[in-house]
Amino acid sequence: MEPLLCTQGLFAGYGASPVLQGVDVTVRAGELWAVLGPNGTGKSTLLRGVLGLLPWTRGSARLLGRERSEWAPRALAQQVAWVPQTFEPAEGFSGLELVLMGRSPHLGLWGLTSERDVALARAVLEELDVGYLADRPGEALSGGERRMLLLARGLVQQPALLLLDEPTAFLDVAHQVGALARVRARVEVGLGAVAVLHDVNLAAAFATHALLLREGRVLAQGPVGTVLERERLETLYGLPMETALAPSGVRLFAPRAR
Ligand SMILES: Nc1ncnc2c1ncn2[C@@H]1O[C@H](COP(=O)(O)OP(=O)(O)OP(=O)(O)O)[C@@H](O)[C@H]1O
Repeated sequence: MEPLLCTQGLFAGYGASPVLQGVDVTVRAGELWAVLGPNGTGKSTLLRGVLGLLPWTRGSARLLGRERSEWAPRALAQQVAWVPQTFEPAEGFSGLELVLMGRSPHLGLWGLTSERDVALARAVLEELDVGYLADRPGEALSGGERRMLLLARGLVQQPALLLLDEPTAFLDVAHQVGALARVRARVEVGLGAVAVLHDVNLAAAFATHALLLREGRVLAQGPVGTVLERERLETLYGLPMETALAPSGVRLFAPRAR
């Protein structure tokens, strides 16, 4: 089967010099990739470059077998969902309406949502344990609540590939785990996903693969069990780390207190 995402020699940036400096990565159905790396290293730029949202990109970014530039926006949005860090203005919309925006690429000529769309949006909100946000005005949402609605919007889009930019930021630990568990459950049944994360332990627990980005270049990539390794993380973040094996078999990482 064609990969959902395949970049080759991807350079991307905003100004004179590129942020991404030749990234090669291939994401397939049934894989959840964690993108890890220091602040400003190009993690969000990678997602935005793949989607063609930057002033410039060079190299190849193929989505579901077709070069990004060959996709019409609506057709692409039926296959690929992007969960950014913030909503465009949420004000003036209810939580349910914000989530229903994810159905836009699938709606007919008049852009009207059906009962099925509404039922789907409510079901995703319930699944994420935030059903109570359906009637909440956009201007009355906390940072974490906005994040949960952004994720819900991405899930109701029912994409083949889900790109998540720091989906767990602002979430309490229960919602962090809940959000990634819901994404992983979909990955188990064929979704492909890429999630920018800052929490190595969440990556170890939920991702199938990891891409370590440092200064716009790939430091390492592959299955989490082999890529997430103490010395490599020390190089990635430039600080000493400790590691231990939890009784569950998951490897845990923590920065060493100096
Ligand atoms: N709109 C922009 N215009 C110019 N430079 C930008 C823009 N957005 C990001 N950058 C720069 O590009 C570099 C990479 O940014 P990016 O947001 O991809 O980093 P990141 O790895 O996602 O960081 P963080 O972990 O802090 O979110 C940074 O140096 C940043 O300052």
